[in-house]
Amino acid sequence: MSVNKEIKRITTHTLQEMKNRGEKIAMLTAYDYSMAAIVDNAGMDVILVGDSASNVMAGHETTLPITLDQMIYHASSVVRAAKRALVIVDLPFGSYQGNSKEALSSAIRIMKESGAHGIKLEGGVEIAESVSRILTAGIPVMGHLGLTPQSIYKFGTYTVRAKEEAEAAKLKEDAKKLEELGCFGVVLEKIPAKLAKEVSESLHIPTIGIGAGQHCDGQVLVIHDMLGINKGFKPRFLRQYADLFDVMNNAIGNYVTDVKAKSFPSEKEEY
Ligand SMILES: Nc1nc(=O)c2c([nH]1)NC[C@@H]1CN(c3ccc(C(=O)N[C@@H](CCC(=O)O)C(=O)O)cc3)CN21
Ligand SMILES: CC(C)C(=O)C(=O)O
Ligand SMILES: [Mg+2]
Repeated sequence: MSVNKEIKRITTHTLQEMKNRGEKIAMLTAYDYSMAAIVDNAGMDVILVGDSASNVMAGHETTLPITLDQMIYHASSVVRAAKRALVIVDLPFGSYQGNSKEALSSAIRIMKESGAHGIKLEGGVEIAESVSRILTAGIPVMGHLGLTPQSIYKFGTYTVRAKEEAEAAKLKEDAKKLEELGCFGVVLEKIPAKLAKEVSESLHIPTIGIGAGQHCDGQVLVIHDMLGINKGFKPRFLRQYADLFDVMNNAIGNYVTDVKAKSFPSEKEEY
C-alpha cells in the first residue's frame, strides 16, 4: 500500500475550508476494515459508517433493525483502517429519538467505543435539543434532511422529498436550525436540485448530497451501490463505477469449477 504516514487527517474544519474555497467534498460509506482501507487509500475525504449497513451488510429491508452495538462494531472496524479520512457514524433508529439524554449517551458510546470522529442523525427542529446536547459534549454532529430512511413508515415510499412548497420551506428552516445549533454539515437526500442549490448557497456549513444534484458542496453514495455489488438497486441518482458483482461472481464460479474438476489445488499449491 502507498499510504503516506505523514498524511494529515481531514477534520470538520478541513471540510469548512473546502466549502469556503469551492472544493467539492467526496464521501462514501464503508462498514468494515478491508473496504475502508481501500476507500481511505483512494483519497476519500469522509467515510460514513451508514445505518445502510442494515441493508447491505445484514440484508434487512430497511435501516430500522440495526442496533447501536452493531453500528459500533462496524465503526470500530472502519476507524482502524482510516488513516486520513474523517469517520462519521449514523446514530441508528431508536438510539436518539427518545430524549436528548439518551441521544447524548448513544453518541458518547459511539465516540468512546469506536474511536470515530463524529456522528450523524436524521431530522430537523424536532431533534434540536438532542443535537444541542451532543454538541455541548464536544461531539461533531452532521444533520440529515430530505429522504430520511428511518422514517420510511411515516412516508411509505422512497420517492423524492420536498417537491411541495410547504415541505421545501420546512426543510430550509430545518437546515438553518441545524447550522445555528452548530452542526458541521448536513446531508441532503433525494430532494430537487433547485432546492438543494438554494440551501447550499444560504448555509455557511457544507451540504453533502445524495440524489440532490450538483450544487451540493459534496456527494455521498453507498459503496455497494457504486461498485455494482448491490445488483438490483439502480435509482436515477446512482452512478455505477464498477460491476463487482460480475467480477466476483466469475472469480467465485471459477473456484467452484476448479475444485469440482480437481484442478485446485495443484502440486505447486501443496506441501
Ligand atoms: N444500498 C443502499 N443504498 C442507499 O442509497 C441507501 C440504503 N441502502 N439504505 C438507506 C438509504 C435508503 N436510500 C434510498 C432508498 C431507495 C431509493 C430509491 O430511489 N428507490 C427507488 C425509487 C422509489 C420510488 O420512487 O418510490 C429506486 O428507484 O430504486 C433511494 C434511496 C438511501 N440509502
Ligand atoms: C445514504 C447515506 C447518507 C446514509 O445515511 C447511509 O448510508 O446510511
Ligand atoms: Mg443513514
